[in-house]
Amino acid sequence: MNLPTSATSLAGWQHIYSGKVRDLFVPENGPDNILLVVASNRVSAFDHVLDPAIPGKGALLTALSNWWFSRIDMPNHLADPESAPPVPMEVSDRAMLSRRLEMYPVECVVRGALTGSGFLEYRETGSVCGIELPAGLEDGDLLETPIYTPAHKAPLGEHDENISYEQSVELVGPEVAEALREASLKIFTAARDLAAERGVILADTKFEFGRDPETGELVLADEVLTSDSSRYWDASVYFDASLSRADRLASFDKQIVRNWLRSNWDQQGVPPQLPAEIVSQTQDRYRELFTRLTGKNWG
Ligand SMILES: Nc1ncnc(-c2cnn(Cc3cccc(F)c3)c2)c1Cl
Repeated sequence: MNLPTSATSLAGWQHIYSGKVRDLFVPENGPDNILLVVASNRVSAFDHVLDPAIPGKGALLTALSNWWFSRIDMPNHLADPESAPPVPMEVSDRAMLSRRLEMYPVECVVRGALTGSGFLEYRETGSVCGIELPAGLEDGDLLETPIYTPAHKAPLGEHDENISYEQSVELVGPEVAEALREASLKIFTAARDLAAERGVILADTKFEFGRDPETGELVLADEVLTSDSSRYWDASVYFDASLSRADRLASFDKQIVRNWLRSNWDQQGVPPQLPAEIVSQTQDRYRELFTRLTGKNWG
């Protein structure tokens, strides 16, 4: 993926990896146990990175991750700024200074609602990742209890592959597999309940964990409970029976972009540029989600 040079050059840091909307850097001159996760302002929808970027998105998602990290009672990968080179000003509000972990190759997905790849698998097999579900569920239905549906990380740009819990045991061993499931379900349930108090449905999320080589402990890593790693719905929209199913399952942050693309793009080739009004409305949605969840005003 050719990123604009500005996205991958940072004084004192070496770019090592690009995701669709985030980049990873390591200190140019050590220490080698530090990693910088920089969230871009890019938005991905329909498996395309859209143009233009949404100003402030990276900062809002980084602030949301940091807020959740502060409320989750579990070791996390955030590093002490004293232990690392300074974070360059141009990315400081959208960069996460992290301790480098030995990442587990399991995408720890928890679902409180059945949708996306989980619903597709359910429609084919009546189960998700080997977990049998009641018959007759529709896309977007809330589940009695959240389910842990791990996935195996796919190459960049591909969709992760859903795996069974037993397959996760083969990947990381029984003790770690059990610890990943327990931690994922516990964090999800607490986050879902907090979001619900704010009128927001946390439909599902994807956690990533690693092992801290210095302490051996299980550490919550990467971004956490952002609207890129999770599906958030507005509860008042979700429970509005007058709306179509598609409108009820509108993604809190990306639906404005998706609706505009559906009316202005035939989904062939590269999507058209987003108009300024769509960019502005999307900025508002990111701010609104942050404020609704954290109770803090943005800026
Ligand atoms: N603390 C850590 N230690 C070691 N590795 C990672 C790590 C590796 N990959 N990812 C996800 C990712 C993919 C693409 C771009 C990104 F910025 C981030 C996170 C972390 Cl967070």
